[in-house]
Amino acid sequence: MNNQQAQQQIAELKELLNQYGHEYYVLDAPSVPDAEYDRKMQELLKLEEAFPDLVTADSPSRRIGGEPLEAFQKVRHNVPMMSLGNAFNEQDLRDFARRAGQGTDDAISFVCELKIDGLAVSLTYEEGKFVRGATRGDGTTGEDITSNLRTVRSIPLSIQEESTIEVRGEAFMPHKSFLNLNKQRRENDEEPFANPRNAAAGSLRQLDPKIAAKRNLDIFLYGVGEWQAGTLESHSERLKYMQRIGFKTNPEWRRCESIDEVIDYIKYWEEKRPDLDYEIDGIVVKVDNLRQQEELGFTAKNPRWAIAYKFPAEEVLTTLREIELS
Ligand SMILES: NC(=O)c1c(N)nc(OC2CCCC2)nc1O[C@@H]1CCC[C@@H]1O
Repeated sequence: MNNQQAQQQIAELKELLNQYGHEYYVLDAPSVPDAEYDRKMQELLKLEEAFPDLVTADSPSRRIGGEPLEAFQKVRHNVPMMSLGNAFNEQDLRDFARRAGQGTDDAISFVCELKIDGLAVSLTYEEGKFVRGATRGDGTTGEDITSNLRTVRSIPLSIQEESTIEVRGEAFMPHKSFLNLNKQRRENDEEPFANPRNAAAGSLRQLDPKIAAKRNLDIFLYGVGEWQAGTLESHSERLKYMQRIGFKTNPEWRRCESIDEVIDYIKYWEEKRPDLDYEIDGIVVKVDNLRQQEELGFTAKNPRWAIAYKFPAEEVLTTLREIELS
């Protein structure tokens, strides 16, 4: 086979394997058995070995992780990654909604999202390719962990959006992966991780991406940073757009027309939280309309248009602990 034919074959295999990966890791709806995926991956690995100059950064074969880094580079967030103010009870939520409605006669709608308890990260795409991933850090300066984030199977290495965009989300470790990892660490006399959040943060701050690649990390995207794509009216539209171009968004987000609906949503998930196979520590409530968000702006460190309702202490963790020790 000559270079030209190899290039054609590699391009077809990349396309196919990225599609299979999207179905399995993002949509949770594989269209082929794992054996078919593995067979195609072996074909790609063999071709890339025979034609190394045809390997590209967005090849699905790169998911196993590249060479270890000496250190993490610093990354400056041109759009700061804010933190959230907290609400602990119904009155706090009603106060938040009242403040949000103060400056306008328009009705305020909200979007509620599960507050994923992981590591906040930013992903930048240029001309449809994943080019940089960073931790939140102090909100202005984070660490470049691109090589580790490339190994997170639910992070697309390429998307159907040509303009430069930056999306933000929470990388996390599902409960199953957390329990298995701690079982392995105990068997190897290593210190187990205290909780899935520490396990996710610890995995993504490894200098060797091959370690991160084995940690079965996942991600839900929930916001944007730099955004040169078309303007959208609302946060809910933006979540739908992000999903359409290939990002994994949490399926449980809901648009709520009133704070009463928000409170119902929170009560529902306070109850249903143990059924989730990942850790959440609350519910994030956001004003849906982007113009209203703009008008509300920020305090020194938090947006006035969003708040985190925190669940009471971690009874779920004790359950995890019980499972571990059982
Ligand atoms: N952890 C989450 O699931 C989550 C979310 N679903 N939505 C937001 O929106 C915020 C981000 C800045 C302004 C609104 N933040 C989240 O987590 C934040 C990131 C940094 C501190 C909190 O963990």
